[in-house]
Amino acid sequence: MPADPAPAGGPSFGDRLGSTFAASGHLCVGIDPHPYLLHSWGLADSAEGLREFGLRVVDATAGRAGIVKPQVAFFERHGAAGFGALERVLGAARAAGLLVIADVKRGDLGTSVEGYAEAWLTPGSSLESDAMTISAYQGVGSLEAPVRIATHHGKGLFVLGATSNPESREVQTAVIARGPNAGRTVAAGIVTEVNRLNSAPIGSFGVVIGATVDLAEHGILPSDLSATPILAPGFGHQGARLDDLHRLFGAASERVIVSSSRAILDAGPDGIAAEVTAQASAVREAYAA
Ligand SMILES: O=c1ccn([C@@H]2O[C@H](COP(=O)(O)O)[C@@H](O)[C@H]2O)c(=O)[nH]1
Repeated sequence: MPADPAPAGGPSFGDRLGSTFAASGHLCVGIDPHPYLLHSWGLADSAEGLREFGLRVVDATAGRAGIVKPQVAFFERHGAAGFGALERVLGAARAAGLLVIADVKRGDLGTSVEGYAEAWLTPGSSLESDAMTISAYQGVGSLEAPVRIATHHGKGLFVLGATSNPESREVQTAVIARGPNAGRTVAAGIVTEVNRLNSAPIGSFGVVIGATVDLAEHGILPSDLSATPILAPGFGHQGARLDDLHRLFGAASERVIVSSSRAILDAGPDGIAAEVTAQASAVREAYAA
């Protein structure tokens, strides 16, 4: 599955991500409007509440960090009205110059997953984002259309590799029986195939590897991640610590997106801007160490 590294008339997602790292650091603020957070922020659990919550997180992030990751599930709870709220949040985030990763975790066979990629990655779509999370459970080859669409539009994908939730281990450390990655774990097989799509220093096709994950336990080698951006949720609420960044990811730390949601959002509407500033600076210190 070759990936054309040169999108029509603009920088690739990998280039834009590299520029964001340089200008604004590696922190990604999750936009996860859990019902308990809407309540504690004094907002209704409604489409209006979601919109207000998302717009406030965008305001608090702009100028303090460079990346946001809306969790689509919480918007989807409210059906079409929730998607309307999400559209407003996505538009505001992109207008504010933030890189937007839609955490939507889609996946299907080729022709169907193509529709998902068109929805989230086509310029002018109401759901347009800079990148989306996607699942390769139907094979990395099933992602050919999303790879083509992302490349064409200068967008990115983050393929689930080794996720942060402990119950994923059984499936993701299972050993592949056949094909070029026979004998490797499912996670390592996915990660190595995604890495093949990328070229140094940083490609447009990322993987999701939780910051709670032991790469060795998953059989993932440093060479499997030589040019791949890594979306790493699990910092903060799920227990991963910034102090462990380099131990966890080694040389690949340079391409890690440090993602945190509840640990920032718990600061509430009056405290979130200060919390984003504090977290962004803690992430910068971790990189300087
Ligand atoms: O492996 C994964 C993949 C995605 N997530 C998502 O990231 C955030 C984490 O939220 P926290 O509040 O910082 O724990 C959430 O949207 C998850 O669905 C993940 O945690 N792990």
